[in-house]
Amino acid sequence: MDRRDARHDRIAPLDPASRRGYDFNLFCKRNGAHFGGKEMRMFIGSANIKPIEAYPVVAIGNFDGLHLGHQAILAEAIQRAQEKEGTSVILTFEPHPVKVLHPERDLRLLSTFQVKMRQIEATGIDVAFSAEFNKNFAELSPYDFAKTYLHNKIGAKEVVVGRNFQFGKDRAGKVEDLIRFGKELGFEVVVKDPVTVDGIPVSSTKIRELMKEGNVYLAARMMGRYYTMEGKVLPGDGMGKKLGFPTANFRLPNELVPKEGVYAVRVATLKAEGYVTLDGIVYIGSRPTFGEHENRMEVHIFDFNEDIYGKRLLVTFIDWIRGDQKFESSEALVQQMKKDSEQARAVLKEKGATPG
Ligand SMILES: Cc1cc2nc3c(=O)[nH]c(=O)nc-3n(C[C@H](O)[C@H](O)[C@H](O)COP(=O)(O)O)c2cc1C
Ligand SMILES: Nc1ncnc2c1ncn2[C@@H]1O[C@H](COP(=O)(O)OP(=O)(O)OP(=O)(O)O)[C@@H](O)[C@H]1O
Repeated sequence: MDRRDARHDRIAPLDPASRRGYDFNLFCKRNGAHFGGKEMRMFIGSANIKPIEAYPVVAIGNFDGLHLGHQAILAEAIQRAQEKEGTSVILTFEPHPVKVLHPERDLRLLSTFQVKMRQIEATGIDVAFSAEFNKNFAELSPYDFAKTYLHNKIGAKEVVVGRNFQFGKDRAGKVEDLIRFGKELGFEVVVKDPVTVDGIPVSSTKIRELMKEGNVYLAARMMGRYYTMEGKVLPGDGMGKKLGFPTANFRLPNELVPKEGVYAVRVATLKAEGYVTLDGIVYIGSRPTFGEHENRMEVHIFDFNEDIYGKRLLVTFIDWIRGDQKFESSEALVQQMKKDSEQARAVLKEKGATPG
């Protein structure tokens, strides 16, 4: 029997149908985004956080976007657990603390909870605990968080965090405090230096800002994978076809949507022969040239002429082309779309399957 299954119940397996979102996520750097043979055990809710017997090495955080900094923390936890024949564990929070403490900020995350868990699973982590983040949880002092969650509930032997890690009420706890509590409670604290890209410290907040500025490429370099959005193709007004640029239209999701504008993209779709990836261009905006509309996303796939209404597509954002504009005429818009397409083809030729 698998030694892990002998020790733990798998009380919250993910619905296999929900895997679709993650299977689609083709471009994860760490291990190619293919599921390994082994499944992560996931426990949702604070009441389901239980002691791990075999030397738990715990990484803590929100892990939104599972960027290179997070990946370094998880890799360290996995390596340390393996050295001790132990268990690599993540402790995350749901909903995201900002959604509970500052709902007025209307935080848009880089992924759904399901996709985040699939990304974490793909790194090879053994166990994921998700604590319910509510106002009571937010009131825990740094010491009480460490004692209750890390020591009493999980029985942590090592805790891996970044140097900027903050925890407990008002994020008052710092790494030095965690080290002190660890000495008392019996766990070692491993502190990782910040991962940077072009000298900029990588963080979920920074990546979300870059996406809002349209800088999807730098955001991708910080995540180690391109940003993706998945959706079902809806009917449009049929005008795209008349303009010579047929587009697949999507409703915008609750997660983060990159800045309005035009992007070079790769589009994955499931065909009888498996997933195929096609080159294309995306427009996100309100189509000001044609009056007032809600924002939506439209994808034009190059050299492609199939009926894909109702199909699910995964759109992978490679790079920025230009911002949303209002044109004087549809002819002027078409001229610009031709230029956009040339530029996008050139970008896609140059940029590979993983952001370099
Ligand atoms: C590459 C590309 C760039 C676009 N850029 C703009 C733009 O800057 N301004 C705008 O009003 N509409 C823009 N559009 C949207 C078109 O107006 C839209 O595709 C057209 O209205 C067809 O809509 P339909 O799919 O509902 O038929 C763009 C579309 C594409 C494919
Ligand atoms: N660039 C980084 N290098 C190393 N560790 C990091 C980096 N960014 C975050 N971490 C660590 O990863 C863990 C999870 O952090 P968390 O999800 O809160 O990350 P974050 O990216 O800093 O998020 P936010 O920007 O929302 O504060 C923490 O231990 C944190 O210190």
